Amino acid sequence: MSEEPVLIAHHLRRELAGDPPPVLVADADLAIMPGKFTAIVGPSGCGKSSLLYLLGLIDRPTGGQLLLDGHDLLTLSGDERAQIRLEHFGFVFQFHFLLPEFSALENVMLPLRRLGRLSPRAMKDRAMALLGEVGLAEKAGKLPERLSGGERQRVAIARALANNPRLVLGDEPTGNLDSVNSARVVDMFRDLAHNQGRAVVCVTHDPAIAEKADIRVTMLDGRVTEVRDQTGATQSATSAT
Ligand SMILES: Nc1ncnc2c1ncn2[C@@H]1O[C@H](COP(=O)(O)OP(=O)(O)OP(=O)(O)O)[C@@H](O)[C@H]1O
Repeated sequence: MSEEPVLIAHHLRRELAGDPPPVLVADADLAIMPGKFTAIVGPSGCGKSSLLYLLGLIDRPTGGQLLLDGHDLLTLSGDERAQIRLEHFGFVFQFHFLLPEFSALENVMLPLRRLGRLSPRAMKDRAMALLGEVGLAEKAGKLPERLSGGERQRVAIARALANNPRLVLGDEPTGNLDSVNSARVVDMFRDLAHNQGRAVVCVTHDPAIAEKADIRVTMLDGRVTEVRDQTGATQSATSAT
């Protein structure tokens, strides 16, 4: 498995307008590794989600660089960024954001339709296979309202994986789940990293997630204050303003 980072943040910064400008993320340096499960932790309001949205091209930084395979993503147009997001990133949020009028299967097929690389038959087969992987093949025809909270989140994970993304980003993905479903989702995320070689990054308040992560990124007041791997070794976390 490659040991090169898939995504590198270099002095990534997000300020809002103001005088002085409020700083949501202060010059974050991070290397996101394939095959690793990374947790971003820290107190409420410290900038975890803001950093994740920058890493996932959902928000635009006001400074710094973001490199995917060495290519700077911040010079790209909005359309190019959207295409990269669709191809390389899968997102799982605290709320599932499934479309209520579509079945589980149709929800998982949506990103496949948007990318438009497979035949209708192949899209359906892929979506069914993904629902099978998350243990929901028999619920493929059900609307989200007919599923439990844990099942909906598993459909959201299947949807996030539809286009076979190299990066899977989660923002409090277990925030609405009980402990059993939460543990199941954490195990899935670990599997995505360890057995499928994806780079998995999760913002979390949940100690069970943080404990199971290979790499723990700690933030405070918009800064990355520590990057610690499972062995306890710390990487440098420069975040000088
Ligand atoms: N668009 C915005 N406009 C103004 N303030 C914002 C905006 N986005 C985030 N903030 C503020 O920036 C800070 C960081 O927010 P962020 O959601 O990144 O923190 P967080 O660590 O993920 O918090 P939590 O754990 O509570 O979800 C917070 O004080 C938040 O209120």
